[in-house]
Amino acid sequence: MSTAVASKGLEGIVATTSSICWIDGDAGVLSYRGIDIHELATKSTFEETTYLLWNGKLPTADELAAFSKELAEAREIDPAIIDFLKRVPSAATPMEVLRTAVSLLSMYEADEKSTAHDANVKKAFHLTAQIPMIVALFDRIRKGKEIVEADKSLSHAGNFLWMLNGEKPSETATKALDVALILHADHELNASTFAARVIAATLADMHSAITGAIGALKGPLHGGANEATMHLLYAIDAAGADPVEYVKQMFAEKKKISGFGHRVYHTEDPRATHLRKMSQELGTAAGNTKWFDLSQKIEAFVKGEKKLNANVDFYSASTYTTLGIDIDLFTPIFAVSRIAGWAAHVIEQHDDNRLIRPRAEYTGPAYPAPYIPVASR
Ligand SMILES: CC(=O)SCCNC(=O)CCNC(=O)[C@H](O)C(C)(C)COP(=O)(O)OP(=O)(O)OC[C@H]1O[C@@H](n2cnc3c(N)ncnc32)[C@H](O)[C@@H]1OP(=O)(O)O
Ligand SMILES: O=C([O-])CC(=O)C(=O)O
Repeated sequence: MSTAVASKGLEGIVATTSSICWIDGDAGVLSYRGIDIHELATKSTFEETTYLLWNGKLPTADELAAFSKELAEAREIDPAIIDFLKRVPSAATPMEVLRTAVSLLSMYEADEKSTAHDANVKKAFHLTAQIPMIVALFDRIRKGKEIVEADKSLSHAGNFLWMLNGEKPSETATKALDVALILHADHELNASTFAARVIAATLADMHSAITGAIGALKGPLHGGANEATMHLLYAIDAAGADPVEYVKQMFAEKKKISGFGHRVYHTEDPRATHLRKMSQELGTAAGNTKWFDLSQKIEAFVKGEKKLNANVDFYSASTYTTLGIDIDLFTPIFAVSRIAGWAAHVIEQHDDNRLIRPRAEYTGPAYPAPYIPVASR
């Protein structure tokens, strides 16, 4: 019998080496390739941050221009994908559609099976450009609106807003989304990235790994928590409830409060610092701080009562709502950003691969259990 003892949820297990992302959960430090997230959030762009994640260094001006051009040029999508978006059942959610569309994209990718570095980088460009297109195209199709062609002259964040809304985005909205994309781009071995690496480690292709990652991101304990947070804010508002009493009741019923707690951070999630500020600033600029104010009341109570900190998902909910983005696009937008990190991890995994195959602590019937013939059971 196995004598292995499980760490449930793999808590504290160091499962691989990686040079992409470093977190100090006690100090609240997050860095991509060693560069602090506060520096990146205030000084970088999504394009530059993606270059950093994929190449391990900041680009020169020429390298950044070439990289941004290649990413913009990759804003192409086969008409078969648009056909698919038009045919999905009306109840389909954007996250389900995105997961399936990314799987479908593999059939239109020339080097689909290759796990070679250069082929992976090419696929990373394609997926990073195509994921926001799919999210925006599907949203317009489901609303019966004309689809909007990609504008290759716009930034990554700007083009997404353009394709989503069909009007040139404001500088404020583009900047806010760009910062949100930087903040969500990577986070070491979070559940969806780990899922991607497990799939990649079988030497399956990048599209399989990213399809699996999107499935993992969807859950409310992970990326789905941004949507669950907004549902909570709406529920409190619709009930006209006192947020403290509402959350107190949730605690009494042993319910989890979405947007709080983290497996790794035991202090403020450094991304929440920026999202809190963005939520307030965007709300103030829009003349409506209702969602920010409500969020703050909940945060103060949850922190005071349970010592739980807001995570990246908590203030992204009010930030996206203030930007006029529909609730069921929040988690797809997480994927729009996290594809940068997922791709970096798949490339790193394929470049130095070993199958990922842990063990389980066995808790079933003692071996050898008798086999009783069916007639005697
Ligand atoms: C991008 C991201 O993925 S960030 C995380 C997004 N997820 C969420 O916001 C969902 C809400 N949060 C949670 O469910 C958890 O905090 C997780 C899943 C993020 C981390 O979970 P774990 O490290 O497994 O911690 P676990 O769930 O075991 O919680 C430890 C204790 O804190 C409590 N706790 C943790 N988070 C919360 C929460 N949000 N609300 C209420 N209680 C909580 C648990 O009930 C548990 O209490 P107990 O020891 O009395 O049973
Ligand atoms: O790291 C985690 O467990 C979850 C998280 O914050 C992320 O994926 O951004």
